[in-house]
Amino acid sequence: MSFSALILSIDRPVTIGRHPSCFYRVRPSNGGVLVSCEDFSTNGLILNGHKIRRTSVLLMDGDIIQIPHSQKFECVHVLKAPGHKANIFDPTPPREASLKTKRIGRYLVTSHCLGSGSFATVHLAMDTTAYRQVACKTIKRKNHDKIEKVMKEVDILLSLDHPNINRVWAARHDSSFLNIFLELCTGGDLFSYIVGHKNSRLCEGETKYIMFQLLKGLKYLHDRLISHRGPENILLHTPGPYPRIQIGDFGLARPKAYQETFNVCGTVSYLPPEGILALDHKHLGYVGMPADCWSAGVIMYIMLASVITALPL
Ligand SMILES: Nc1ncnc2c1ncn2[C@@H]1O[C@H](COP(=O)(O)OP(=O)(O)OP(=O)(O)O)[C@@H](O)[C@H]1O
Repeated sequence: MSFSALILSIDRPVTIGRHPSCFYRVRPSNGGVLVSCEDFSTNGLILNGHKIRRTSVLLMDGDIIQIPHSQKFECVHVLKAPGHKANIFDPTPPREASLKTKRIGRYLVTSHCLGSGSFATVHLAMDTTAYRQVACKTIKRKNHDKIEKVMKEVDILLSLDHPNINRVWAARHDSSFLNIFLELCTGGDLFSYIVGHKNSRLCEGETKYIMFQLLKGLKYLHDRLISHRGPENILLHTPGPYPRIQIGDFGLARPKAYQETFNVCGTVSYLPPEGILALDHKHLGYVGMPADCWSAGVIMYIMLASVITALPL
């Protein structure tokens, strides 16, 4: 089998093949660029020797992708600065540094960082048994944390199964870190998606579609008496217009969500009035489930009115 050259400069989605596979450039929240490939074909694609079908994967430098019984491509990511390689006689820009990996049980965690937040760093990983890409969220353990309590909360998340909730596949811990293996979302986050649109806002149709999914995800949680308390953490399961969304980051989620809490958390811009009041008045509490619904309303406003005007940055 010979290698063919397919040079994609992905400024907009590119489709190849008769039963296509679609390549997208995704801008993750931590900057940089991800190349996402979604398979719509009847026969699937072969990624590094393993079949993928009707799914979306992230393509890393050095990955080998093959159309079954046909062409084979090596993915070469070049670091291209603006103006670089304007014509073919310019020097070839350098290749991306190759990935390092670390094995944690059945998972191979790569050095490719998908994003980070205040508590965690998320890396691309591979489940070597199910042969699927996953996201590995690594949280540094505190000195005197009660791992049994943390794992009890992780167990609740492990039992959740809904198309609009970011699935937790497994959790492993050692004396320094807690690693949570999550369903991989290949489309980046909702806010980068909104900002990528003209005037940083979405049309009513797309907003409705996303809100429907968000409310379905929240209803699923609330039916189990779990409040999320940060539903603005929304990931795109796959890239492209009218995306499937998933609620992610359950770090602040709380069981028994009908009870009042005095511990205010979450991003202030999304808090309901009673949550804001509770910030300054320690004796006042608020309830997680209605707070989630208020936050969902703020998200709808942001999608329609633009992130830039809706939130003081
Ligand atoms: N399942 C996933 N698939 C792909 N990328 C992900 C996934 N989960 C998280 N990320 C990326 O990692 C980033 C950080 O993850 P997350 O928000 O869960 O971390 P955190 O430290 O808990 O954040 P916060 O500061 O909001 O508490 C996200 O913004 C997103 O870009």
